[in-house]
Amino acid sequence: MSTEGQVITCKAAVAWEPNKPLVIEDVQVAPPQAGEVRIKILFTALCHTDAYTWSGKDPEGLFPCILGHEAAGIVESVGEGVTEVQPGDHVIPCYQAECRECKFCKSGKTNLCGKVRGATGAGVMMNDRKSRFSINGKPIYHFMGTSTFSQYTVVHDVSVAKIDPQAPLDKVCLLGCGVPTGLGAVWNTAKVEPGSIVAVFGLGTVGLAVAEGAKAAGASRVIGIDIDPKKFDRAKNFGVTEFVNPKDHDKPIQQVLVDLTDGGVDYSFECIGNVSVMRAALECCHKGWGTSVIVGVAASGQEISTRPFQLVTGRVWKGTAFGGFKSRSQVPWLVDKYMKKEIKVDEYVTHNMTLGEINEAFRYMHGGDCLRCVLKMQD
Ligand SMILES: NC(=O)c1ccc[n+]([C@@H]2O[C@H](COP(=O)([O-])OP(=O)(O)OC[C@H]3O[C@@H](n4cnc5c(N)ncnc54)[C@H](O)[C@@H]3O)[C@@H](O)[C@H]2O)c1
Ligand SMILES: N[C@@H](CCC(=O)N[C@@H](CSCO)C(=O)NCC(=O)O)C(=O)O
Ligand SMILES: [Zn+2]
Ligand SMILES: [Zn+2]
Repeated sequence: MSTEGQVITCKAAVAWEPNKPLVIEDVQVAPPQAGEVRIKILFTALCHTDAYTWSGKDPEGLFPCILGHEAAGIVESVGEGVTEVQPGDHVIPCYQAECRECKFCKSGKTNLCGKVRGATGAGVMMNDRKSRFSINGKPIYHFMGTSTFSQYTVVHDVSVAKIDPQAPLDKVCLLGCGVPTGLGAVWNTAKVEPGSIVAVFGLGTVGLAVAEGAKAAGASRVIGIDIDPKKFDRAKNFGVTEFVNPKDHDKPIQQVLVDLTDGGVDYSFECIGNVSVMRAALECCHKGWGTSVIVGVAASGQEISTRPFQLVTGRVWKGTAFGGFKSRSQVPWLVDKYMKKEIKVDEYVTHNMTLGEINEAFRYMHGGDCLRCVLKMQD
C-alpha cells in the first residue's frame, strides 16, 4: 500500500536532552512539501559530529532532535516540483546541499551552498520553517538537514544525491560524510601533488581517508600521528608510511616533525577537533609553502592561535567541509569509484548493529577499535 501523502509513524532515536541516552520513539513523519523528499533510511553510520551535537557543545544543537547524517536509503515520495528524484531511487542524503543556483554554488570557489543552510541550522524545513517530525503533536527538530537516525526522514531536494541502484547501501552510506571528507581534503582542498610529504593528525575514519587520498595523490611519505598506538597497524593498510606518537617524545610534536622532514611537511591535516593540535599541525609545515588543513570540528568557545609570523613566512591555514566535494554532483561519482574498487569503503566498517542498539553503538564509537558502526534501520 502506498504511503504517499500520508503521515508515516516509524521508529526514530530521539535526543531529548544533551548527553541523555537516545530514546527509540514512535515518531510521526509528515509528507514532503514542495521541494522536499521523504526517504526510507535503510542504513546509517554514526559520526563523531553526531556525538558532538548530542554533547550540547554545538552552538547549533537544538533539542529534542533526531541526529544522524551518514546514511543511505530509498525515496518513498516527493513533494511538488521535485524533478531530479522519484520514488524508488536509491539515494544518499547530503548534509552539505548543492542547489546550483545560489551565490556559493555559482562561485566555482566552494562546495558550500547557501540555499537551505539557514533552515538546516535552525532544525526546520525551509518551506514553512517547521519540522516534519513530531511525537503526538510535539515537534522534534531536524539535524544537519538529514536526521538519519529515523526510519523515514524528510530532506530538501537540493540535499539528495541519486546513486547507482546496484551499490550496497550498508556500505555506501559512509559516503555521506567521513570518507569523502578525508579524500576531498587532500584532492580538493589541499590539492596534494605527487612526491609531497604529508602529516595526518588523528587516525580515525577521517584521518585514514586523508591517508588513502594522499597515497592516491602520489605522496612520497604519509606520516600518521596519534596518541593511541593501536591505530598504527591498521593505518598501514590505508597508506600511512610512518607513525609518530606524541607521547613518545618530550619535544613539542611540531618540532619532532620538522626534525623528521628536513624543515617541515608540505601538507598537514588535523582530523581530531583539538585546537592545540591544530596549532601543531600548522607549525609542522615547511616554511615558504607548507599548507595545513583543519578538518576536525572543535567545540563552541574553542579558538585557534599561532604566531602570525608562521603565516608571514609562507605557511597557509585552510579548512574543509565535506572535503570540498559538491554533494549532489560528486557523491554519485564517489559511489561509482567505490563500485570500480578505486576507493575503499568496506574497510572503514568495523561494527554492524541495529537502530535499537544505538546507545551501545555510540559507546563502541568512542572506543579505540571502532572506525564506523553501521546501523540497520529497518526491522
Ligand atoms: N570538516 C568536516 O567536514 C568533517 C566531516 C566529518 C568529520 N569531521 C570531524 O573530524 C574529526 C575526526 O573524525 P573521526 O571520525 O575520524 O574521529 P575519531 O575519533 O575516530 O578519530 C580521531 C583520532 O584522533 C586521535 N587523537 C585524539 N587526540 C589526539 C591528540 N591529541 N593527538 C593525536 N591524536 C589524537 C584518536 O586516538 C583517534 O584515533 C571529528 O572532529 C569530526 O567531528 C569533520
Ligand atoms: N554546527 C557546528 C558545525 C560543525 C561543522 O563544522 N560541521 C562540518 C561538518 S562535520 C560532519 O561530520 C561542516 O561541514 N560545516 C559546514 C557547515 O555546517 O555548513 C558548529 O557550529 O560547531
Ligand atoms: Zn560526519
Ligand atoms: Zn547553492
